[in-house]
Amino acid sequence: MEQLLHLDDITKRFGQVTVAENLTLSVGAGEVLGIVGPNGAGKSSLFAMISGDLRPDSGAVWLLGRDVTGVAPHTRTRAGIGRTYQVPRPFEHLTVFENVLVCGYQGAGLKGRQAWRHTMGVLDRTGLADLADTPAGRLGLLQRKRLEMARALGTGPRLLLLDEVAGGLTEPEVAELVTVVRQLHAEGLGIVWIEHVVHALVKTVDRMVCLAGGDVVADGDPMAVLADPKVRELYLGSGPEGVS
Ligand SMILES: Nc1ncnc2c1ncn2[C@@H]1O[C@H](COP(=O)(O)OP(=O)(O)OP(=O)(O)O)[C@@H](O)[C@H]1O
Repeated sequence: MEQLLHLDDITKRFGQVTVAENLTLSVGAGEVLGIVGPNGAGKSSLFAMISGDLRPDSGAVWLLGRDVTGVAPHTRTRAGIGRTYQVPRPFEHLTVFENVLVCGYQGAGLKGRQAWRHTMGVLDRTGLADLADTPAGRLGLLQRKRLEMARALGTGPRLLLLDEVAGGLTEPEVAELVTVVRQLHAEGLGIVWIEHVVHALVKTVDRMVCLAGGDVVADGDPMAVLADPKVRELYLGSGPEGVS
């Protein structure tokens, strides 16, 4: 399998807090990796180091065989990394269509008719086509989460980073989201998905990693990771979300 992302011996500290310590992790092209870990384990910080919002103290970030450790976030976006944030912050006064179009222009480098077509395609894939003309500020939570994904997809990524996109949604909404992510997987996109809603991950990912104390505690088949005694210990014996 072609390697999409490789984190090589990453260390990052905020004073006394260690968010990554000699952490090494790879994601193959077309692979869907789920990341779990207790609050404060460093999951979002890891995304920030992949997307370029945060620079590791040491170690390297490789994307498609290129060392992007010192590369600015917008350049990484152009190189193929698209990410969502836990709290969606769309352009509230722009429509759903315009929000994604901006990403097509700025992230994917598209222009004119091509950008327009690309945007319509992304809205179709994320179930937002009917809301294309709605101002983002009028969307409910599920739609905002979908728009967050659509904006990341708008940049034309090879690797999509999803940060807790299922948080705060109802069960039927989570199921709809899982369908969207599975479809993206079927299209061959590489995905890393941080999620506390573990049953959504289990239905979707090929592989799961549990992070704690800045390092990988378990890595492999999702059910095997959830059953791992080290992982269960982190969740006071019950496993994440009480999965047994
Ligand atoms: N810019 C920063 N400056 C100082 N400390 C930070 C900074 N960013 C994160 N931290 C600290 O690093 C630790 C890891 O935070 P991070 O958000 O990466 O964890 P997480 O695993 O994503 O948590 P959660 O599951 O709650 O979202 C936390 O203790 C947090 O307070």
